[in-house]
Amino acid sequence: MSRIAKIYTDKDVTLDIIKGKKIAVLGYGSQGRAWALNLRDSGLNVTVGLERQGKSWDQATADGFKPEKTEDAVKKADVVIFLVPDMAQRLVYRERVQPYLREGMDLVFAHGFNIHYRLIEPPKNVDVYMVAPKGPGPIVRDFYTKGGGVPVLVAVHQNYSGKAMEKALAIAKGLGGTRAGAIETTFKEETETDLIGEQTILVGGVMELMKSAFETLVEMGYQPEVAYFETINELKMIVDLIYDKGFMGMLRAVSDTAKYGGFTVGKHVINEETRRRIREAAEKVRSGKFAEEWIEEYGRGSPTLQKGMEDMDKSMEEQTGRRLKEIIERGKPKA
Ligand SMILES: NC(=O)C1=CN([C@@H]2O[C@H](COP(=O)(O)OP(=O)(O)OC[C@H]3O[C@@H](n4cnc5c(N)ncnc54)[C@H](O)[C@@H]3O)[C@@H](O)[C@H]2O)C=CC1
Ligand SMILES: CC(=O)[C@](C)(O)C(=O)O
Ligand SMILES: [Mg+2]
Ligand SMILES: [Mg+2]
Repeated sequence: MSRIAKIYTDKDVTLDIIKGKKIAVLGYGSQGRAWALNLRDSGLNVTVGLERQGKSWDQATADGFKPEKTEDAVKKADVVIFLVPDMAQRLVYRERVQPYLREGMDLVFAHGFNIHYRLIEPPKNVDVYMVAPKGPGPIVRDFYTKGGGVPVLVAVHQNYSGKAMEKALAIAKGLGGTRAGAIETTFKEETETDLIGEQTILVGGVMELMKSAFETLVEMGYQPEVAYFETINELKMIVDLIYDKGFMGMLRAVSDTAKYGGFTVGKHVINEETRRRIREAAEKVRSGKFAEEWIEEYGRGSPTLQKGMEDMDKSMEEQTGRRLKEIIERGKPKA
């Protein structure tokens, strides 16, 4: 089933194809800020397009951009990059982009949701491609300024010019992505794997696992501070070891007691039932049912999302974390 992925690095890619073009970054949030700054620092011609004055507008101005109204940025642009929230992209496209589309323009996405689930259906005479960073926006910026880059996925949905992949790779390079590597994929594969990943592990899985362990320890009468360091704070160190040296590197760094307990108890806690549920979540993404549900939730003003944010803000783990912030900050390696 599996095939070897095509991976591009800096030496395979030139910025030339995108150098003279006017790039409009729509949105200045998590990814928008990182993209606008990295692309500008890579010598590309970037304007920021926003709906209205406000926090993003002020931030972009503070970073040395002259933000424009979305449609003004789009009218002048050769390349339009969608970095507003997934659920906002359809309306921004319909009202601020579609009316000003010209033959040969490029529509660029950081996640395939709107194209894959057909919320946006561009005309045939534009290029549609994706550069999807495999990391949060602030990290995309941080790695770039320190000479590195977050790996990216690249994909082409529509290749009117015949050069869409070259342009996707050029943007990937401007972002710093090809300093690590750009993996070729499809909109379908990126969209589905990204959603499955964030739900089952990166955001959903990790958060619930940490909360379950933390709350259990506290229920059993252990001090919240001790529980916090054990079940939340230390996870970063374990994950950093896996990130740097793989599972074997992590295992070599922990005690034999931890290895034995980990091998035996891990499989007991995360069991066949958990795998079955990961599969169930993945199938729900693949069938489009999750997308349908999320669009419906958004249509009702995202009450579940908002409640999740409020509950987490008030949670004991979050309050304990805030109480320990000073200690954690003091302990961080300097420089
Ligand atoms: N957050 C991340 O690290 C990652 C995000 N992506 C993708 O990047 C894209 C942007 O996501 P984020 O950076 O998380 O977005 P965000 O939520 O940080 O975007 C906020 C920006 O969009 C503007 N905005 C908010 N609501 C709007 C609306 N209704 N209409 C117009 N503009 C609006 C805000 O003013 C702000 O400038 C999405 O496609 C997302 O899936 C991909 C990889 C990682
Ligand atoms: C940061 C990232 O890659 C996510 C989790 O997929 C997202 O923010 O959508
Ligand atoms: Mg992702
Ligand atoms: Mg995502």
